[in-house]
Amino acid sequence: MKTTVAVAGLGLIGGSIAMNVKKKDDVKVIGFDTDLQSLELAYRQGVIDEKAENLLEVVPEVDVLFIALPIASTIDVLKELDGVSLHKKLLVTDVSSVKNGVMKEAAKLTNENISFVGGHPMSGSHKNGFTAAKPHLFENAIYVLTPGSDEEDGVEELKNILSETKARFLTLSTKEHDEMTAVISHFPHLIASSLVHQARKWQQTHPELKNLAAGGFRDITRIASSNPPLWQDIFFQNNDQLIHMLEDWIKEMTELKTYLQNGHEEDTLRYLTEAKVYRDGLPVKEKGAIPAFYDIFVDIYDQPGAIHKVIEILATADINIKNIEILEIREGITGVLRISFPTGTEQEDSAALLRKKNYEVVIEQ
Ligand SMILES: NC(=O)c1ccc[n+]([C@@H]2O[C@H](COP(=O)([O-])OP(=O)(O)OC[C@H]3O[C@@H](n4cnc5c(N)ncnc54)[C@H](O)[C@@H]3O)[C@@H](O)[C@H]2O)c1
Ligand SMILES: O=C(O)C(=O)C[C@]1(C(=O)O)C=C[C@@H](O)C=C1
Repeated sequence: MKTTVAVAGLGLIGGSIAMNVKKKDDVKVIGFDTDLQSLELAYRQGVIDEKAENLLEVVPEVDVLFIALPIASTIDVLKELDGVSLHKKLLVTDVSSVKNGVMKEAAKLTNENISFVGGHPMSGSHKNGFTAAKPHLFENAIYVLTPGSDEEDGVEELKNILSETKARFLTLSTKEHDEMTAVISHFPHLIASSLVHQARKWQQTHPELKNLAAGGFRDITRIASSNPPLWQDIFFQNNDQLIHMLEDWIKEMTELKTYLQNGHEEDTLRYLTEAKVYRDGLPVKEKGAIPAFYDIFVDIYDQPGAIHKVIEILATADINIKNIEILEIREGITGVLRISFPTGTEQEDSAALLRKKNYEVVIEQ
């Protein structure tokens, strides 16, 4: 018998989930989104089998419901679901970046046919909407599950329905999840936005500033380009943790300020060294803090066809490229191509091939 899966919210995360669920045999996917363009696009691309006009009307025929909406809307849907008359079991899950408010609402569910397992794939993008969705978004990424009590069956069912994502599941308590994501996701976002604000202010007195913003500034502030309403929602859902972290951060910055004011060079070196050691020790070959690809860096000249030549060499050797990024290309000056491969063998073979053709290549270790 077919399993019927509904996905509410066909944006970056919901769209990517639907693409993976659709790959499974014997699954029917129903999509719901208030943005009718996204709904239509998902249907035309065959990512969903049916379009729902009203989520609550289709829920009685659904076995598994993914709520991939902004967190506040996820909580609203949970409230509404409780009152729906169901004649079979319904497994409900979400993808919210903060779990506290959602899990509190889920604990209030009285509908005996509903079981709830919280979920949060630790992979995303600064882009949003269905057009940013991609099937390999969760490959090798951690997918956190925060089940309520007695939800072992729900956890297994969810892992099975998500098997095509190739994500790595990790069960955490709500508190553990919200504390850790505050540290490695929410607070860094706050800092990235504040750095951009600082640059924006200095731009008024230094009009050339934006032209100086090179790799470092771009790397550390990429996430500040994410969808602001999504992050407003995340900040207020994880409000207590963020305030706590901000207080700690201010204390630490005050200490750093005294190092600089009082010429504490050794303390400053220790501070920087300890950060480097920890950062260098973060997992690199799995999706997580740092993307899971095997990268090479190739020097190129800013001339028409320069990128094409490099790609052609690799394509002729039938080498599979995962991603290409142009770093720091400025008019008339050497730029760098970052090319990512799915395996270390392809990384090494590509470097050897390009070096034979006299390209300067650095292999990222
Ligand atoms: N963006 C990320 O990197 C990321 C990563 C992991 C988890 N999440 C979580 O995923 C959830 C969705 O984020 P996203 O990045 O996919 O956002 P998104 O904006 O790409 O997608 C949200 C979708 O929901 C639709 N929508 C909004 N309100 C609706 C409503 N009331 N009813 C029906 N449809 C509605 C929108 O039209 C949109 O298509 C959020 O809870 C977020 O915390 C995001
Ligand atoms: O890669 C990005 O752009 C992200 O911000 C993804 C990211 C993160 O790593 O902080 C953002 C929010 C999510 O809840 C999970 C993942």
